Amino acid sequence: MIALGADHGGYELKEEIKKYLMQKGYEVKDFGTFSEEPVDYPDMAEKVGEAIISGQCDRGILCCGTGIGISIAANKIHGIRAANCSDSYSARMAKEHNNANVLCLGGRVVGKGLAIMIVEEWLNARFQGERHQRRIDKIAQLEKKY
Ligand SMILES: O=C[C@H](O)[C@H](O)[C@H](O)COP(=O)(O)O
Repeated sequence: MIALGADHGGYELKEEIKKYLMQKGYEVKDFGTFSEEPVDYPDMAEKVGEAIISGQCDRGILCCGTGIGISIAANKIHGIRAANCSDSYSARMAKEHNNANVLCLGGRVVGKGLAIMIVEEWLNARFQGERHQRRIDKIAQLEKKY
């Protein structure tokens, strides 16, 4: 199950991504927002992060205007590794090397076509483990320490 969330700056892109994912047969849970009415992106980052940490969803996609604010907010939740990507290479690496469980996109940065390519790349990539797992373990240690 893929958790989706966006603020007003990412709403339109989130809707496009949702449509694409549903067409492809993915199960999605949409945590809003559901209009272009201004909202605060940390609220959706929290809902999506909580859904992943609780096991309700196994990964998530978050959109705001730039992808920056919502990724910063999501990364405050222990266990969330959110990657803000504007290109497909980074999206693949975010999974292969960083095992990112949340992909962030900027609705005011990337167009629909590129965004879908980025989403596909991230969904189809596989975490490569080994040395990358050691580094992710160190990230988890940082969460415990600070
Ligand atoms: O990082 C933050 C996001 O890009 C927000 O979507 C953005 O700051 C919202 O800006 P505004 O309230 O001016 O629409």
